[in-house]
Amino acid sequence: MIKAEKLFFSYTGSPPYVLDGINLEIRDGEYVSVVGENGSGKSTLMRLLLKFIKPGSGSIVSQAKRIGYVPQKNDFSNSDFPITVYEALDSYRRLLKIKSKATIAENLEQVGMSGFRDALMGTLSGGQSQKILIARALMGNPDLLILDEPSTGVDVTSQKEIYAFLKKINQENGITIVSVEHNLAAAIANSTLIYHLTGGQGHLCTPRQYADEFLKNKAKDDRDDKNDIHA
Ligand SMILES: Nc1ncnc2c1ncn2[C@@H]1O[C@H](COP(=O)(O)OP(=O)(O)OP(=O)(O)O)[C@@H](O)[C@H]1O
Repeated sequence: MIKAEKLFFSYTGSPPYVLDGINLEIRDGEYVSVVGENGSGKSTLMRLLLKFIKPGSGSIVSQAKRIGYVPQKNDFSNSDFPITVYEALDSYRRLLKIKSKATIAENLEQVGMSGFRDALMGTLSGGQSQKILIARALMGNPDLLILDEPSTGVDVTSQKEIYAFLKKINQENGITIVSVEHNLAAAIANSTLIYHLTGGQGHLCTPRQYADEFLKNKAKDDRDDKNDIHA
């Protein structure tokens, strides 16, 4: 379970706050997509959950024993940094002090990337490297998986595979997922809950409620646009 209470955060330490007193409760086994406009604080909230940064005030408590993280940017995909898929995963295995090298093969197989063991990370497509990052995040057998925009730079086929995989590990292995999403269709189709951040505030709703709210706002925007044209 993750519980954030009256969470304030600003990068300068003073107002305006990126997160302006948010409350959030996520039960174990949920798949929560965090949505909101650019700059609304989605990645900041992930950094707080990961304890990379500390809140200005308020509390954030997580009972997760092991957290896996799939970052937005992939340093390995830089072709000037010649590292194979195996080396990338093996360095992480050593970092986590996992003894069995078999873990690497198991995790590659899980994401359907066994055939890419010796490929250079820099030669992989966006979808392929995202799958490797997911395999890496799963190496420590996490009970909480945090992802930052898993479909950015990923082709449509790989997106479908990645979301199907995330849904599977959430439903079958009970891994709690918190994922920053720009892909609203994917958020609605795959998550159990959606956390919508706007203006420093957030609210949790079901995918159905979020879709209704989105369509209502869109209809209003369309009406406003029409009125502007006729004015
Ligand atoms: N390291 C930083 N130092 C100072 N300001 C930052 C830093 N990181 C983010 N910000 C600012 O904090 C605000 C929230 O940024 P954040 O990256 O959390 O938003 P986001 O919702 O994830 O955006 P996007 O959808 O564009 O990725 C933005 O105004 C951003 O400019």
